[in-house]
Amino acid sequence: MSDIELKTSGDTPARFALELQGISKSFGTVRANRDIDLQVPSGTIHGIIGENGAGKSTLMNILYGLHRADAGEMRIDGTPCKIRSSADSIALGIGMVHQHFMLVPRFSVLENVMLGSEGGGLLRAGRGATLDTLKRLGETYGMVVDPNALISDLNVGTRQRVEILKALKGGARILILDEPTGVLTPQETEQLFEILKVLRDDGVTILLITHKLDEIMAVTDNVSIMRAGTMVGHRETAQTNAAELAELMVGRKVLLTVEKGPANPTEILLSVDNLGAVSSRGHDVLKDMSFDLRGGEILGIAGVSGNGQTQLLEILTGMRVPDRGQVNILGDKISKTSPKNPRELREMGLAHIPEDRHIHGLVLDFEAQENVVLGYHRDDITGTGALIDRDVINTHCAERMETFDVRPSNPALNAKNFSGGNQQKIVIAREIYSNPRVLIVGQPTRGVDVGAIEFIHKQLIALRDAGCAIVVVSVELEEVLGLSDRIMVMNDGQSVGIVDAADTDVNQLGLMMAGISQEAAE
Ligand SMILES: Nc1ncnc2c1ncn2[C@@H]1O[C@H](COP(=O)(O)OP(=O)(O)OP(=O)(O)O)[C@@H](O)[C@H]1O
Repeated sequence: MSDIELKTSGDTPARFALELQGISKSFGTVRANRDIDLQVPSGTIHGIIGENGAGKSTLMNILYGLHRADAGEMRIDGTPCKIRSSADSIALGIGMVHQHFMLVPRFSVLENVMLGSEGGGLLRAGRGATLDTLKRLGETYGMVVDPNALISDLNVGTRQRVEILKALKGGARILILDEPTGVLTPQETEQLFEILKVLRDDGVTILLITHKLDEIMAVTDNVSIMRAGTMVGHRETAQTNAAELAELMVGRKVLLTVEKGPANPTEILLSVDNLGAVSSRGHDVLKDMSFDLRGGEILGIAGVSGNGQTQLLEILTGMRVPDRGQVNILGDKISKTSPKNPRELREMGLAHIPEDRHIHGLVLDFEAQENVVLGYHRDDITGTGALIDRDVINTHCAERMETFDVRPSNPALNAKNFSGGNQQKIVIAREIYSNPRVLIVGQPTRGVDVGAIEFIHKQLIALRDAGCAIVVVSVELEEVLGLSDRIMVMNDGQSVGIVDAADTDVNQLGLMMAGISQEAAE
C-alpha cells in the first residue's frame, strides 16, 4: 500500500497491527476521508498529523467504531474485519483515549475502570480481580494510581492514565490517543511519552494524533500525513524533520517561529494593582498580583496550568469579581465594590479569546454565523431593527470565514461540527473583528495546526502593532517566548517576576515556573 519503508519493531517479515485500504467517509457534502490507505507496523508508535479538518479524528472514530466508513477495508493483525460499533472495536483489541476524557468524575478509579467493561466479564471477575489487574498494569507500565481515589480529585495527567489503564484493562493492543498532550503540563507530557515507550516495547501499537511536530519527532517511529481528507504521505520519523512535515501538511513552507519587529508601547491601558482572589473553599488562588500593560505591547503569562492564570483571566474579562485589589482598564476601575460584567467591558473596548472554546467561546449547538455575531447583537452586522437579518449575518460570517480560512466555509454548519482548530479560528475571527483596544487571550493555539498557528500569531502581532494591549496566557513556552514583549511567570497564584522576552529563555522560565525567583534563575 505505501511506497516507502516504515520502521518496524524488528519483526521479520514486518507484521502490521493495522491496515486500512480505500477508507472513505462523507458528512453531507464534506468528504472527510477519501480513499485512505494506512499501514501501521506492530509494536510501533505511529503519528498521524494534518491540518485542522484534514480528517484525522474521523479516521480514528471509524477505527473505534464511532463512525461507519462509507467504503474501504480494514485488517487487524492481517485478518479482515468489520467494525460497526465501539464494542466491535474493543473486542478486536482497539482502545481509544479521547481529547475530552470520558470518565465519571464522581466515581472512583476502580469504578471507572469497571464501567463499560460489563460485557467483557469484568463484573463477573469481581472487584478483587480488577484491583489485582489494575495494580499489575500500573506497575508494569509505570502508571500506579490509587484505585479508590475519586476522579474529581485527580489532576489531568493522572486522569489520562486512568483512561489508558481502562483501555488496557479492556484488552487493547492498539491504542489511539487523540491529541493527548493538549491539556498536559510539559512534565506530564514527558511522563506520558515514557509510558508510551514502555507500552510500545511491550508490543502495544500506538496511534498518536498531535499537532505538535516536536512531539512527533520525539516519540514516534513513523508518521502519516493527511491533507483535506486524503493521505498525502508516510515517513519514517528518523528520516524526516519538522519543517518537511509542516510543508507536507499545509502544502507550503510554514514559519515555525514568530516574526515580529520591536514593540512601540504607548499609554497604559491596563493596570492591575494588588489583585487577589479566594476560592470557594477559602484558599488564596491569586495573591498580590500587580502589573501594567501599555498599548502596542504583548504581555505573556507563563506557568504550569492551575497556578492562578484562569482566575486572573476571569477577573480581567469580568467573569469573576476580585476579592482584593483592583484593575484599571481603559480608564475605568474594577474592584469588589465596583465590578463590571463582560458586556460592559466589551462595550469599553475589551475582547476575549477564552481558554476553553467549548465552555466560554462558542454555543456548540448554534450555527457558525450565529456564533460569529455573538456579542454584536446591537451592531450593524446583525442587520438593522429588532430582528437579526439572516442574510446580513450570513454574508458577514462568510467574509470572516474567508479571512480566517475556516474550513468548511459554511456559515450554516453548527459550531460542534467543525474540527477543533476551525472552532478556534471562528472564535478568534469574531473577537478580532471588534478591533479591541485590550485583548485577553487564553491558550490561543490549543489544538490548532501549524499553518493556522502561524496565521493566528500574525494576527496577534498585527493587532499589537495597531496599538492594542494584549495579554496572552499559554502553557506553550515557545509560544509565550515568540509572541510576547514581556513575560510574567506565575506560580502558586502569584507573580514570580516579569522579564523581557528578548532577555530570557525556556530554561530560565522553567525555573521561574517552579517558583524560583527571577534573580536566582538568572
Ligand atoms: N458530524 C459531522 N458532521 C458534519 N461534518 C463533520 C462531522 N464531523 C466532522 N466533520 C467534518 O469533517 C472534516 C474532518 O474533520 P475531523 O474532525 O476529522 O478533522 P481533524 O483532522 O481531526 O481536525 P482537528 O485537527 O481540527 O481536530 C471537517 O471538515 C469537519 O468539519
